[in-house]
Amino acid sequence: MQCLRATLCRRATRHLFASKPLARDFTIAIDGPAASGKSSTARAVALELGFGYIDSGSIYRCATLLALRHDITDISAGAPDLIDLINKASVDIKFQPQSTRSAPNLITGRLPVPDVRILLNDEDVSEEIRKPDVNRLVAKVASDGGVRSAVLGIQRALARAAETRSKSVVGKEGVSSVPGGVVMDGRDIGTTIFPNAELKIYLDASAMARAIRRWDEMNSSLKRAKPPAVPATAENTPAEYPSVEDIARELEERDYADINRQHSPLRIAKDAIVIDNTSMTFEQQVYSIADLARDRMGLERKHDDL
Ligand SMILES: Nc1ncnc2c1ncn2[C@@H]1O[C@H](COP(=O)(O)OP(=O)(O)O)[C@@H](O)[C@H]1O
Ligand SMILES: Nc1ccn([C@@H]2O[C@H](COP(=O)(O)OP(=O)(O)O)[C@@H](O)[C@H]2O)c(=O)n1
Repeated sequence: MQCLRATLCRRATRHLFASKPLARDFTIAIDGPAASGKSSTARAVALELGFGYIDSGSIYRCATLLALRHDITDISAGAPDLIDLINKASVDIKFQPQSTRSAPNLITGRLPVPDVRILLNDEDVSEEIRKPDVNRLVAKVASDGGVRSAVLGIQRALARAAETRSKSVVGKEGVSSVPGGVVMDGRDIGTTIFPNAELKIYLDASAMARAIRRWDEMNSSLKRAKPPAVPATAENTPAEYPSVEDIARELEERDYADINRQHSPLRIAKDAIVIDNTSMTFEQQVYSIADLARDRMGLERKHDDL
């Protein structure tokens, strides 16, 4: 049903601009290890190109939250009850290009990153799915083949909806030369979910850079919720806050599980462009990916000055 609606909408939009046909759908897959910058980069690239955005990791995080709420923590022998819960659940990823913020921990902090809200059965779980108990269990949940098949259906439906939304915005503004498209980030987007994606990026950074960035990010939000008595630094972390070492260990364990699992392990797709952003600014990585996409869509580059 959803597929039929998407098809009809696409035909209608094409008809509107019959003299200047829309470029074909364009998919950007961004994969990489934990905290390599996939989600923030994907959102900023989607904003830059007027595309939709899907955070595939958030769907696995929602599945993990369902598992925790229903006390299903042993996934080793398959998880039929959890699969049933996922099949019955509704997940919505509300990408909000109009609501942007400058990420406080970025070096220049000038490039806005659109907000994303995650709704599980109509409940906003955006903050809850980033908590430590979800971080600890998510790779285990995502390693189950049955869970992955259940999540796949949600991913494809969300991708179709995001692409259709980005096209209808294009139609309203009458900008017929901009194609509809979607940016999706995760672990297996370029290898399994969209093996024919027009642009595949594998985003990486050193383990230490990733741990410090995630620590910085978590502490910024903890500080907003509960200001510490003494200022938190990497060397002086209040006891209730995770240390950089704790976060480095968690990222390393999750990456190990994601790389070594049987189903859709984290791999560099053979046609992916590898970007190591350890010493790059956020702007450099976003603008270079947006210009790579423009090249492949036959559009003019915008950031040759970088
Ligand atoms: N080039 C960069 N320099 C510094 N910080 C960055 C850079 N790219 C991303 N970040 C920051 O790193 C953190 C992790 O990024 P995120 O997009 O959440 O990663 P992922 O989705 O891969 O887990 C975020 O706080 C983000 O703002
Ligand atoms: N396409 C995907 C996306 C996420 N995942 C799983 O979901 C977990 C959380 O993904 P995420 O993208 O939210 O993680 P971060 O990199 O943001 O920490 C990963 O560690 C993987 O175990 C996956 O298996 N396949």
